[in-house]
Amino acid sequence: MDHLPLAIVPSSPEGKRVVDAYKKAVTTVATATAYVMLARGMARELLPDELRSAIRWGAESVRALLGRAREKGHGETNTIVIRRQVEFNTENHLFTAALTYLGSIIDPRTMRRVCLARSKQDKETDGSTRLCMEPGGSTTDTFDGVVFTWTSAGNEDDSKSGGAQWGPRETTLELSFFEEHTDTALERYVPFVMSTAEQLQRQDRALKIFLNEGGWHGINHHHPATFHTLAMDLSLKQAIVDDMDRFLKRKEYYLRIGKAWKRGYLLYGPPGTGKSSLVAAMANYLRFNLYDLDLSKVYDNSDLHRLLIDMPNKSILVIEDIDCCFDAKSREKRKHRKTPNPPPADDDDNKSIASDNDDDDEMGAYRQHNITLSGLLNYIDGLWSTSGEERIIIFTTNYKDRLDPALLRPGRMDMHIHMGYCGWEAFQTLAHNYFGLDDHALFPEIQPLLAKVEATPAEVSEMLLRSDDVETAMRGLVKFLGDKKRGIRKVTDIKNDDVAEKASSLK
Ligand SMILES: Nc1ncnc2c1ncn2[C@@H]1O[C@H](COP(=O)(O)OP(=O)(O)OP(=O)(O)O)[C@@H](O)[C@H]1O
Repeated sequence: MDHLPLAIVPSSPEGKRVVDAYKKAVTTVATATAYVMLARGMARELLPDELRSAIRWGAESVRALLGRAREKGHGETNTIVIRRQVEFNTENHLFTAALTYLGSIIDPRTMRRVCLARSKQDKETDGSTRLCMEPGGSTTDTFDGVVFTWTSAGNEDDSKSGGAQWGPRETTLELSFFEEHTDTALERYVPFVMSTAEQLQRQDRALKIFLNEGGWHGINHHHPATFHTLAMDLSLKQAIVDDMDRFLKRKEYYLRIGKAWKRGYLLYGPPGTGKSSLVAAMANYLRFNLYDLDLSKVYDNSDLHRLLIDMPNKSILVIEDIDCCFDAKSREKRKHRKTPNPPPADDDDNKSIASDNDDDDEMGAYRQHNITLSGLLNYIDGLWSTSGEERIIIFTTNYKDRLDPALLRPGRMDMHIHMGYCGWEAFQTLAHNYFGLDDHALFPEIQPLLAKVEATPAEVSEMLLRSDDVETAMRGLVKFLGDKKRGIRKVTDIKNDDVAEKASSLK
């Protein structure tokens, strides 16, 4: 008997065809239902509980999404058009930012046609290769669970407009999303695209170091030090990176608590422990330009203010060997000298910069270096801080104990970083960087020696650099550390060794 829910008796050939079609359809539905039942039964038998609940959760999410889409009337799409140029032929900054951002999310494996562009390496950029969309191309991006579609629209013919850096001149970008996500798009997604693009552009930008010679003069800064190459205590290294990351993210926080968005680091430790290398690593990490302030070339406080005010946002002010500039002993000496034009008052915060040469003509020295610590600190804490943002100040010193207490007061330098002698972790970084070594037969000898001997990372690096052969370098280092331990080795001996080696090779 046919499984018909109703007994239908066809009265004509046409009626029979309709009944046959109906029977077939019912059989298909019944077979599909049977398969679903069978699959459910098998799933119950074969799939573990977790997998079944994951599948159920996935199916429910899809159902919920579809339901929400129906409820909210998905289907109405809003589009923001971003043109390359705004009126009066000025470049649209948002367009450039969007192109940079898209370059980082385009996946060439999912697009039939993409365009590849390379910016010119020049004074401003290091030159990099970026992907961009051809006219008609589109890609999607998900932000906070919202799907945004980017489409490149416009004229493929670039020749009329004289070429462009990233794709055809007439191109416009379109950003589409469901209408209920308009607020997310404008208030959160577009700012996110802008800030990500800014970070990417910063990475592409050639770094500079500026020196004060009257005003600031910049040269390209290609110091190779990074947090990867820095040999130091690993937890301290991580703490510095975390601190900088937190600082970068805290614009709103600084605004809310009413503090200027700046951060101060005091780096201290013996010569050759990597203070300058750390400054370079910080600049490379943040992609901030360095402003290396030589106070001996600053005429007076107003000269200092001018230099500071000329520093842009996202920059690092460095004053090296700050103890030499405001050395307590030099101040004491000067206090007891008779000078026709004595330095300003002697409170902690009001000390003139020390002259490098005690025999300097006093008048000349004060004329040249009429800078006060208060001038520097007050300006950094006061006007300078509020006239810009996202700035870092770094002071370095070999002698923290010689620093003026005004510099060490809580709230002045946010983080005091001790760069110490080469410990075991620092050595492991050096051995890995120089030779790709993670272990060696001489490591068990080196570890206890480093714990007893005060060797700077600069000295250890120097020993590792001496030979391309790992065995020779490691044996040299063990000998060097052993000699140091027995007190028969000074830093200068390294240089003398070089001379001796050269002399014997000439014989
Ligand atoms: N912690 C370190 N990690 C890696 N290399 C280091 C480190 N410290 C020193 N070096 C090596 O020694 C050289 C000199 O170090 P650097 O100038 O950074 O030390 P410094 O503490 O700033 O010394 P100074 O106080 O004399 O200015 C660096 O170029 C680098 O090759």
